[in-house]
Amino acid sequence: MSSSAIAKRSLNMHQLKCVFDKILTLLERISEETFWEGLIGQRLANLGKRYFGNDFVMLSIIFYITPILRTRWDELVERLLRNRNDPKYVSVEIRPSDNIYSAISYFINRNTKSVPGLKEAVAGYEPEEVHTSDTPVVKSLPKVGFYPLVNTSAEIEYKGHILYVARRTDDDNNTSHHRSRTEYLSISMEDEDLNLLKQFMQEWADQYNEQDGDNVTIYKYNGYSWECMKTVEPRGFETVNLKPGLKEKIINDMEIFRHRRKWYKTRGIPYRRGYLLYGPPGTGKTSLIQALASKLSMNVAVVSLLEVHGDSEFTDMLADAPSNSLLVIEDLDHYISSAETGRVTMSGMLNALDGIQGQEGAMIFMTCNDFNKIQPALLRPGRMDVKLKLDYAVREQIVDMFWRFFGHDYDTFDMIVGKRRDYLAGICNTFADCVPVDEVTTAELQSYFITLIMENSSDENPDGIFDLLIEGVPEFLSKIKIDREQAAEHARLKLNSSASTVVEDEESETTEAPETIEAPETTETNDEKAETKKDVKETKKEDEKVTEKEDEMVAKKEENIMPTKKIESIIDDVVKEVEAVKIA
Ligand SMILES: Nc1ncnc2c1ncn2[C@@H]1O[C@H](COP(=O)(O)OP(=O)(O)OP(=O)(O)O)[C@@H](O)[C@H]1O
Repeated sequence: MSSSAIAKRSLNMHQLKCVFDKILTLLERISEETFWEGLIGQRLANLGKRYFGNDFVMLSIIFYITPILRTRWDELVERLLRNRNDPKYVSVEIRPSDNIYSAISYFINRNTKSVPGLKEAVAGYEPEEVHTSDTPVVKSLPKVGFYPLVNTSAEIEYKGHILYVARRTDDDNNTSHHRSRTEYLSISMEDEDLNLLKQFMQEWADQYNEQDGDNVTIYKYNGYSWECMKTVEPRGFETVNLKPGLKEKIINDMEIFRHRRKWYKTRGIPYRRGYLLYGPPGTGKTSLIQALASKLSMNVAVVSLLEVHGDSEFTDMLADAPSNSLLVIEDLDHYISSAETGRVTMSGMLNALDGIQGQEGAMIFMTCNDFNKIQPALLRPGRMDVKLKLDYAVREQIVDMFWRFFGHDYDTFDMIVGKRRDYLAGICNTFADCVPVDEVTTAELQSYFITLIMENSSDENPDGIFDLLIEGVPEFLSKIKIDREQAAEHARLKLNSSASTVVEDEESETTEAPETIEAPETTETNDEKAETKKDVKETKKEDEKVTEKEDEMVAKKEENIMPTKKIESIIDDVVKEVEAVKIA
């Protein structure tokens, strides 16, 4: 029996005792003559005593109390009868952080047909992919689904049973139609045994999983609660092109961590691991997280710190995070740290991360563009155990990206082999020679390839695209320069407009970005030692790097965001190189 049921039962016993006590006191009171003297007056009481002697009290009770008791008795009998005929209901609550929430909410959305007294509806827009038989094109169709209103039960018929579903909130006064952070789903069914409802819910979950397969669910924190944004097909690990070795290191780290529950427990270390992914936009941070979630059969729960209103909400948000999900905290370098602004403070965030409840085995990813803006306290091992820089593309990434886009047959998607592959390898080399290393992002390369493929696929001259690929590099680089200038201008304007609300935290210091991932040792004792060593080293480093580096940092930051000056000279070099290739 649950603790709430035990508490309820002992409450009832207590109430019963109180009632019994009151009845005894009442009987004692009405057996006294003074009581009747007070009630009917001295003269009537005297008359009664004269005529009936000692029976006076008894007769008074009979005449006075009987009509009252009769009405009460009828009421009691009616109540008991009603109770006997009343149907029994079983009901369950499902919170957004429950694993099954998406499946149940999907079922409800699909099956809610009518809502009693409906005046306004909450409709969800759900894009649905449809593969038609005669064409491989995937259409995206809007699908409207109705959710029950807050605190209004909607009826759903399932296998001959009527189920009552409702969105409820812990806050009774909340009648808003919008999602609230205390919201949950409630399902009730007429039955005395929970098993049938349990079986139904299992069926809905199975249907959902069957249709969803290995898909990854993306949850997003919307400023009130976690909501399921979409489900996406698993992202293959091979579709993320990083510096050689990085992917393997991070996945090894995560797999080791997943098997170390006992190791952490026996050493009294909180069982969680923090990963920081940083680097310029479009270098694959989000893509890597999705690929990791796919590989580990997990989901992704994303929160932007700009969506969280204060420290306590941050703590609740962490505790409510959907299970079996990689938790991703975005915009780490954009967050506002003053308590007055209603945002998460640095100390609040550290407290929440240190004391993270209900998230055993949590793997928390934090992403940012500018490493230098992250407070050192956050970077300490235990909070951020692995720091991984995703940077501008090195030659291997340029080559990998080329093969990802041109290494397969367009129609069959089979890998190109044989002489054709040798030919493509030549093109790939030339292309990689033309693109400057450490200057373009993988997203920029991707966009260049896609535009070329879209605009220049021709059956008559299929290889013409490769000439354009090489010749187009200088223009590609100029375009990048313009795009980055625009992005920097946009960021500058945005920063200016929010500057008045941004207050720097006292803990803000400068830190030097580590170059490589710190992978865990494979043996347990080494792991422990390495953790302590790293901790001491990191803290020392942080203490040493003080403000004298500020100017250097600003320069570095600008260079990170917009290496346009460098690009100009590079374009010249590239033009020369392309010319040389042409001549050759
Ligand atoms: N390393 C990479 N490998 C494969 N694809 C990449 C890579 N980097 C970027 N892309 C592609 O570029 C697009 C943007 O990438 P993504 O969102 O992962 O970048 P990001 O680093 O998370 O950017 P931001 O910092 O702006 O969030 C995606 O379509 C992704 O497929």
